[in-house]
Amino acid sequence: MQQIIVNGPSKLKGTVKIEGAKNAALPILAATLLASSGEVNLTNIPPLSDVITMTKMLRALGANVNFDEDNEVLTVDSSKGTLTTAPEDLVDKMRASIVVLGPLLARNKEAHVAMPGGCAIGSRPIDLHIKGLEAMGAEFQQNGGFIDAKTEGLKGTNIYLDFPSVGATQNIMMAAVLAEGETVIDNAAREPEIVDLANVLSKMGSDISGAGTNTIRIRGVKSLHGCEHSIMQDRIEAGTFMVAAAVTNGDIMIKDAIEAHNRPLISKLREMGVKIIESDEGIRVVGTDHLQPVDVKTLPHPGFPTDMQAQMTLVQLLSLGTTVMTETVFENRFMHFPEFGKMKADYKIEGNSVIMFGPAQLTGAKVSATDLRAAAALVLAGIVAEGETRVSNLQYLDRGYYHFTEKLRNLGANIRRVSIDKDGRENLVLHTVSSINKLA
Ligand SMILES: CC(=O)N[C@H]1[C@@H](OP(=O)(O)OP(=O)(O)OC[C@H]2O[C@@H](n3ccc(=O)[nH]c3=O)[C@H](O)[C@@H]2O)O[C@H](CO)[C@@H](O)[C@@H]1O
Ligand SMILES: C=C(OP(=O)(O)O)C(=O)O
Repeated sequence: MQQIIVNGPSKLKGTVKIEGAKNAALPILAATLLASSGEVNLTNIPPLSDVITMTKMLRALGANVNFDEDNEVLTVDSSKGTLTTAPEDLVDKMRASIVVLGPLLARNKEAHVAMPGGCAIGSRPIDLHIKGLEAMGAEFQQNGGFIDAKTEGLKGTNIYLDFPSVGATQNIMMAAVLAEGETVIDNAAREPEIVDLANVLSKMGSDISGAGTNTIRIRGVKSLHGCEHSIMQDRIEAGTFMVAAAVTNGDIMIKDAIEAHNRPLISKLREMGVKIIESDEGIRVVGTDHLQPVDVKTLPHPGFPTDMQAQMTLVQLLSLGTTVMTETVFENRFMHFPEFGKMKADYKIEGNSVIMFGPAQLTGAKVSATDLRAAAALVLAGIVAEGETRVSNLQYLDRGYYHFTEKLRNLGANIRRVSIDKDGRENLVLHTVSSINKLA
């Protein structure tokens, strides 16, 4: 078992470098299955456990995947064709693997993908993915734990999404690029990761416009080819370090952070009295010891991101008054609260809102991560809290944060990651993930 041990409180100061975005890398890796000639060469790939699961998925589907460690380039070659069945054990490990459905169907006219289960943060159905693909001429059957999809040929059409689902938008985009005629997705997701995917698909030869707005138009082409692309920076990792500065009254320069990707967070932090200074180097975040209370509601982009909700609730808890966080995207994303409670946070959950009575005087405790962003929020809470905090269930953290402990230690946190053997002895863990190739 591994744990992160933090002794707080400390003020974080210094510069931090952000990795490529998990949520851009995963659909872009799925998109590589669409190239029937050439290689897709990707840089700025984050070495995260989810990315490793996706590279395993690509290999299981017949793609040739290589990582050049010297130049940090991940190459995917699907030119020899792909298989059509996405293995259950990999889909089970990671919900995001559902985004191979669109590319497989477009490339092979059939796809068999294990039904992704719900996960801790919500039931996460895929009805919108299926409705969109059905409108394009795909037929679906549920067979045991698998969804079997086939088509005589996908045809472009007008699709209105009841909700701007990120995954459904991505699956429909990747199906539409090889479909006959034009597909128009209305009420499409507008997240920056959708734009990054559209950029890659365009470089591969697709005809796409409107990504980043709520109407995306795609004219199908006959075939796609390889390309080169650098994955966009992880706005959620950047946002997490902005919160790290805010909650520790610290001063952190987040190198190359993109203001336009984090506007809702920046605006809320400014309202709370945190200084945010943009420069050519990146975004500098300077905390305050008088955090003003603000209420926050999560929404699809360009609203406040649900993936920053757990971290933001820590800032709210530390503010000088009562605040409310309302979660509208996922139905079960307050699981970190009982853990904050162990650290003496005072709160009350009412439906999809949590009311927080600040300012919290957090004290160290043994806590357990319940999902990816909860894991990050609990580690940051440990840095703020008086005394020792131990965070377990780190497999969630490793899905989305690379070298989190090391980065926080470099900023001045008293933090270490240990592996605890059966006799209770602690051994320092220096690197969580070192190379995509070693683990793939
Ligand atoms: C790998 C990746 O990029 N993950 C992100 C992606 O997840 P993901 O693509 O799964 O998120 P969606 O936007 O699809 O889901 C948002 C909401 O819509 C619901 N829904 C979705 C599809 C569907 O067919 N039916 C349906 O009801 C979901 O249950 C959820 O309540 O966007 C989420 C919302 O910004 C982020 O939190 C995730 O980090
Ligand atoms: C919920 C998240 O990711 P996923 O959709 O991969 O579970 C996240 O990145 O916070």
